[in-house]
Amino acid sequence: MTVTAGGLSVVDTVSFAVDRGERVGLIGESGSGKSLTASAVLGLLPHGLAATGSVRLGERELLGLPERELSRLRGREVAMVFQEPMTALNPSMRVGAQVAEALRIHGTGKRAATERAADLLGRMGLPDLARSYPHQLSGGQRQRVVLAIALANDPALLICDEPTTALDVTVQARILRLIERATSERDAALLFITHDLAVVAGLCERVLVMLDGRIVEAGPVRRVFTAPEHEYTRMLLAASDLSGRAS
Ligand SMILES: Nc1ncnc2c1ncn2[C@@H]1O[C@H](COP(=O)(O)OP(=O)(O)OP(=O)(O)O)[C@@H](O)[C@H]1O
Repeated sequence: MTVTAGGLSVVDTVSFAVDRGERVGLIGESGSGKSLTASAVLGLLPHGLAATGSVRLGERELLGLPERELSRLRGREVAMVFQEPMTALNPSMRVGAQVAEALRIHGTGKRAATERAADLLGRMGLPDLARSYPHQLSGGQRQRVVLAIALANDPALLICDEPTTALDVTVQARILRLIERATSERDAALLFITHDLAVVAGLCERVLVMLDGRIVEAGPVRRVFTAPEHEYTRMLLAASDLSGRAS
């Protein structure tokens, strides 16, 4: 897949697959094209950018699907969690109702949606907060609500774009454990975008390294982090907390 802006490639001939049950990290410096790659998968590119090539979910080609069909897939078969939970939540709606709404949009009846929303929030460690509004919650609690919404319809693919960057390390660790458990319970594929190599080391089996819109290295996390082949990966490792362990 390639993403162009005004005729120039900002993501250039990127090719990768994420299998069911597999957790793949996408790393690279700011501006390397990680977020645009994720947005292109979901058909959510900003105005003025276009994706060409192919994005397949199972057997289905997603590039070129009409918006109506894409919005049916989003949240049901592919779900995304972004860095800032407040932008994903409705500030004037109770969080339980927001989780229930994610289910109702995709056809779950009202009573079942309410029950399932309570169950999902319970699994996220938020059993008593269904009637809260987003502003009454901490950042970590909000991100867990967003995760409950993303997981509500048991998506086959979960894409997380820096979901824990704004959170302190303890809260981050808790959310990463929830993501790990939720995706493995569902046998879902995970594409996890981050600039934090330690997070990838703890969560992912495979890693893709992006530089200037291209994937310059890909492979099992253990191999890439202990015997990097590309100069840029070596540089990322040297600049990370992992450098001591990887050398
Ligand atoms: N709307 C846009 N129009 C034109 N170019 C864009 C647009 N959005 C992003 N770009 C360019 O595409 C490149 C990749 O951006 P992208 O946001 O995917 O990077 P990233 O690796 O996710 O960075 P970050 O970690 O900061 O989110 C950047 O060079 C950016 O300048």
